[in-house]
This record gives sequence, structure tokens and C-alpha cells, in this order.
Amino acid sequence: MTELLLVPVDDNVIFPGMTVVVPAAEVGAEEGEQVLLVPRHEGQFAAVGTVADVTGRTRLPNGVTAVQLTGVHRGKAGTGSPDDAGHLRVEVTPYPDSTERDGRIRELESTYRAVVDEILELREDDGRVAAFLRGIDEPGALADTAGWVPEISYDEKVSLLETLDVRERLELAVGVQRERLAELQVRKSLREDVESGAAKQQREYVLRRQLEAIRKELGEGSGDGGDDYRAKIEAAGMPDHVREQAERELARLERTGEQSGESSMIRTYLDWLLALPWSERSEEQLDPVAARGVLDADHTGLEDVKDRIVEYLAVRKLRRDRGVEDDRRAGTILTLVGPPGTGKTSIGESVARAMNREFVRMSLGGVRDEAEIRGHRRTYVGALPGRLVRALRDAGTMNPVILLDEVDKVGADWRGDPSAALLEVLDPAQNHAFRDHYLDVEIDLSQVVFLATANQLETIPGPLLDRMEVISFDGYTVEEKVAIARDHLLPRQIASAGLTGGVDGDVTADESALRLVVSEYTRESGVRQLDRELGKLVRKIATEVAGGSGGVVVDSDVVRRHLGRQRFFTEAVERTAVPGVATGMAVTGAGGDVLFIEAASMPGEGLVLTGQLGDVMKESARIALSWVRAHAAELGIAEDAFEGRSFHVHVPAGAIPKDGPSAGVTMATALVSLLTGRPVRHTVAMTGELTLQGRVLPIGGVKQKVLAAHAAGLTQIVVPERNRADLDDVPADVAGQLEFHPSMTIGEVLDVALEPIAESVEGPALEVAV
Ligand SMILES: Nc1ncnc2c1ncn2[C@@H]1O[C@H](COP(=O)(O)OP(=O)(O)OP(=O)(O)O)[C@@H](O)[C@H]1O
Repeated sequence: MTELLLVPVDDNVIFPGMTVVVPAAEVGAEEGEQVLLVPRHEGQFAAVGTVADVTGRTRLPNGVTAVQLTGVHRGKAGTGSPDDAGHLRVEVTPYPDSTERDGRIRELESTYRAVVDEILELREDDGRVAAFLRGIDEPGALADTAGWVPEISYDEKVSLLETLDVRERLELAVGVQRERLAELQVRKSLREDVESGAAKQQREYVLRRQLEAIRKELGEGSGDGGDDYRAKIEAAGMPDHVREQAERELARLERTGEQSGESSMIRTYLDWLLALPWSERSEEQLDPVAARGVLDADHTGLEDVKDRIVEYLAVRKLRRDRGVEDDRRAGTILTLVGPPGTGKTSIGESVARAMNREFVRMSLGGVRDEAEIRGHRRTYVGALPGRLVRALRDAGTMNPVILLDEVDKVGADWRGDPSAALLEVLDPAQNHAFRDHYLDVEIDLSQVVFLATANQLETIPGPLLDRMEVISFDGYTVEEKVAIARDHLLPRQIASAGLTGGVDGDVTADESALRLVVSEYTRESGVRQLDRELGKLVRKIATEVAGGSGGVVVDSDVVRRHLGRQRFFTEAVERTAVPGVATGMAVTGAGGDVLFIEAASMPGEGLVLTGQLGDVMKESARIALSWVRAHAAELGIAEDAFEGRSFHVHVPAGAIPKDGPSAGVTMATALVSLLTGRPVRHTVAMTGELTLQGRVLPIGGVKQKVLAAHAAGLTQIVVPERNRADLDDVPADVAGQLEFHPSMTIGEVLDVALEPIAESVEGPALEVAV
């Protein structure tokens, strides 16, 4: 217990850590001494004070000498008596803060800091207060910082000072700061409301004045547009129920004040209703012969496809002429399935042209939300009609051909299943009364002809697939591509480069040049890349022509000069030069392709598979390895070839087939080639599922695979015996250049595929074009 000078502090509280300057006369203490500062209000002292050091002595601007006092810790005054100079000296019990922390104190500390941070953010503090707070690491001192806040009342400050228990004080401090935060927030939002309200009103006012001026200028008067809408609704030829709905909305518009946000929503809605071509339809043409003419003019080849389309039109015509209406089969939609760039979209366009209807393409790739198809209800902010309504608007008629592009890429998630909406659209029993969520009126889609396209059947939702009549596009042969290039792609590229074609024109191309572009610069089922390469070629020629050169005859030299080094050469020769590589055929996302399966062995054990293979492919590899092990002796493989060895089978990326078992025989062939040292013949391509018994089972996509193998320059094609019938689909000109080997067992495959033992010693003569 010490005896200290008591210094009353009127209507204020000095906390430990704070510094005050007080006239020296009031204090009567010397530097190095301590005093007790006690808050006093209307003559009444607080129960607790602050023990402070006299830390300095200064002269105030008014000439008075003052001392500087810095609070140290809390203290309570006991009995006292005045000293000689008349200053009161009291006995002081010190109460330094405990620095111990329990969980609750830690929790309170972090809450306190969080609340204060928010306050500082609202006040746009420059970081000084935050830095100061970060410097405080004792819980009691932290709580005291609540006492520094100017807004809090004397009583609150005194309560903080009188709370000796650190935890209780922190609780109190958090409460104080929370109240302050709440008040600041309210103030801020009030301020914002006022500001934005004022700005908005002002803006609206200015805009309205301008609008009025513009209307006056146009001689439109300042009407509310109601009459305008009335006339448009009158003229739109809407079905009765739609017109009633439009009139209801119009009445609502006239009731609502111009100023209200609602009126613009009603306008948008009416605009959409009016945007639909309610009374417009094209005069349909269903003459199958004329249609065939249009299809032939637009597309080379694709005979089956055109046949099917013409049949479809003929049936439609018959049914219309004979008044057959309510057959559910009428709801089947033609679905064009095949690799990219094979002309699915463009044949859709031709169908529309052949039928004399408008054409719109509605891309469904990546659509996951039912609302994309059917629109959002009007209660949504920013609601819009769905894609069907927009397609009709774009078509400008109620009976267009709508091409549902990429139906295999619709997905479903929590926002609803778009394919359910599509089903309703395609169902003739329902689609005469299709309801878009936004427009919320019945729309008759029964006059629309729907076509669909897809790259693959596998991912089309089942119920949709049920309604579809599938027409496959398997990809083109080299000769077909040459013809397409000659008749369509090249003339189009020539025209778009501003050149003229034909004998007297700027550019003529001979077929061998086109064949060169097809086989050495492209590798695809369709003709997209071919089109791009031709574009490149034609642009280069255009530069020459613009530079003053005469007509250009495109031959192989011109192609090589302009397109550079050939991109794809007959890779198989090079790749299969070493044992352990076999050429397979696969259908990938981009159509048919050849792929080189590699096998290797090394010390260790087990089977490693690489190339991002699906489970089914992995199983195929295991089966292949097991079969090879089981038949090692007959295959002439040394007994110890498997002892302590691990095997690695790799399917190169880029050619990863859709997961399926059809690489089985290729994997087995690669392994046998590796283990016997007999390379695979560079002319052979193979496909087929392999069983543990060594049987070769049928697979799909034969035509696409064969076309790809042919395009890659392979001539011996191994297919499962049970796929023999599929070979009929291979165009005759291609088939004529190939030798097919339908096989029942892997033994037959190996006989065709592997080089004889003797020859492999020297290896085949290699000539690789680069
Ligand atoms: N048989 C053909 N005759 C004439 N031109 C064709 C033929 N096949 C394709 N084309 C042309 O090739 C280009 C690509 O065709 P399109 O865009 O229709 O392919 P797609 O099959 O719809 O491809 P995707 O699946 O990527 O949509 C088009 O310019 C098209 O006119």
C-alpha cells in the first residue's frame, strides 16, 4: 500500500495507457512520482481510479506550467489526509490487470477486434487506429480501448474503469463497440438511401424531360403508348386467347403510372408477345422431286441421307393430302448423327430450303437449365422467354424448320431437366399448346418441323432418343471429299476471296491437287479442316492475283508451296517399324481415326496402363495380357519372358476412343509383337473385342473406322467375323482398294498382322515421306 496524491479528473476518465497534461498547480507532484487520477462528476468520485506516472513537465502555450501524466494501472483510494500544500494524499491499493487468458477471454478478444475492424471500415479509417490496436496484446488493455472512444458517455467510461475483472470488462467493451457499430450502420444506410434516392429522382426527371422533348420533336405527343400498343395488338393476328392476355396486360399498363418500374416490365412483356409472328407462315412445299433437286444442288454425296429425307417429306405430303393428322409417329424427329463437319447442319438448312420454310438453328450444347428452353417466370428479375420463343421470333414464321443442334450435349442438373421440356416440345399430343414460362400463353408449335443433330447417340437422353429417327453420317471417303471440295468448298472460298473460278477465271484446281490437300493436310471424318485449308490456299492465291499475276492453276506444287510441309503422312510405316506397336481403328469424339497402341516390358511385375483409359479399356488390356501369357508356348514366347517382368500398354492421347472393348485385339497384337520381336505389318489396321478364350467379338462403328484406315493409307483391314455384314456399308470405291480379313480368333488376327519371323531380322524396307 502506498500513499499517493489524489488528482480529481472532472467529467472524464483517464485509463491506463492514456496520457494527460494537467496544470502543475493542480497536481503538486514531481517528475518520477506517482499520483492517483480519480474521475469526478458533480462532486462525486468514482470508486476506482488510475495510478499514473508523472512523465514530464512542459510549459503550455499560455505560459502555465503543466505536468504530463501517464496512466499505469487501476487503483482504489483508501483513507487520506491533506498535505502541507493542501493536496489530498490517500492510501492506494493497486489493481494491475491480470494477463491470464482462458478460452472465453480469447474468444472475447477476437470478437472485440472483429467488431472494431468493422467500425473502422465503415469510418474509412486510415489504418492508424488499426495499427494501434494491433500493438495491444493484453486483454485488459484491449478492453480499455473502448474507453478511448469519444462518443461513449461518462457513465459508460466509469463502468469500464470500475470493472476490475478482465473478462467482465471485455464483455462490457464488446457490448459498447457493438452498439456503436449498429448505430454507424444505420446511419450509413440512411445516408445512402437519401443519396441514391435523390440521384435517381434527379436522373429520372432529366430523362423524362428529354423524352418529352424528343416526342414533341417527333410529333408524337406525350401519350403513354397505350394507343400504340392497341393498334399493334390489333394488327398482330394473335389467336384469341393471346389477344385477350395482351389486352389484359395493356389495361394494366394504362392503370399503372408511367413512373412505376412495373410499367416498363409490362412493356417488355407486350413487346415480346408482339414479337412472335402469330399470323405468319410460309407456304409449305412438299414436292419430293423438287426437294431432291434442292438437296442435290447443295450437297455432294450423302445419298442415303437424302433418300431418307425425301421419304420423310413424301410421307408428310401423303399424310397431309389424305388428312391423316393424329398419328403419334408424326412426332418422330429426324436426327442427324455423325462426326463434326459432315454437313449435318447444312443439310438441315437445305431441308428448310427444300420445304420452302424458314430455318433457325437452336444450339443446345451445354444447356443445363429447363428455363433456357422454356423461359423464366415473370416474377424473376430480368426474366426472358426461352429459346423456343426466341427461335420463332428469329424465324419470323410459325412454321419454320428448327434445328435442335447438339442434342447429345444437353445436361440436367438441379435447375430442372431441359430434356423434359424438349420432350414436350416434340410431342405432337402436347406441342400445340406449348407454354413458355415467361409469355405464359399457349403457343402452337405443331406446325414447326423439328430436326436434331448430334455427334453421338450414347449421350442423348433415352426418352428423347425414343422419339428420334436416326440418320447416320459416317464421314466421307477421300473421293467424296475431293468432290465436295471441287463442287462446293472451293467455289465458295474462291467467291468469298473476291476471285472468280472456272476455266476463264482466276483459279482452277485439278483433282490431284485437291486429293493431295485431302489426304496429306487433313485427317478428319468431315470436311471442316479441308474447308479451312482450302481457304488458306485461296487467300494465298488471292494475294498473288492482287499482286498482278495471271490466272492460277492449282496443282500439287502450288499446294505444297502455299500450305507448307504436309501435315499428315502415312504414319503407320514409321510407327510399326519396331516390335510392340500395333495399328488400331477407333471411333473418337471427332469420328473415325487410327491409333497406335504401344506395349513395352521392363523388370518388375504387374501391368501399367496409360492414356486416360476408361474401365472397359483397362479390362481389355488385362484380358489381352492374360491371353498372351496363357498361350506363350504356342506363340513361341520364351518361358521366362514373364518372369520378373512388368508390362506397360499405352494408348496415345488425342486418339483416345470412346471407352469400349474394341481395342482388345490391337492390345494383344502389340503385346505378342513385343514378346516375339515380330513387328506388325505397316499395312494392317485392326479392331475387335477379345475374350479370354481368344475369340474376336463384334464391335461398332465399322464404316467410320474403315474410312479412317483408308484415309490413313492402310490397306489390310482386320475386323471381327461377325461384323462382316457391316462391310457392305463401306462405299465400293473404298472397299475396292482394301483387303478385308474378317477373323473369328486372335490367332487369325496375328497371322495377318505380324511380319514373318525371318523377315523381321532385317526389318521391312522403310521409306518414310517427311
Ligand atoms: N456433302 C456435302 N456437300 C457439300 N458441302 C458439305 C457437305 N458436307 C459438309 N459440307 C460443308 O461443310 C461445312 C461443315 O458442315 P456442317 O457445319 O453442316 O457440319 P456439321 O455436321 O453440322 O458439324 P457439327 O457437328 O460440328 O455441327 C459446311 O460448310 C457444309 O456446307
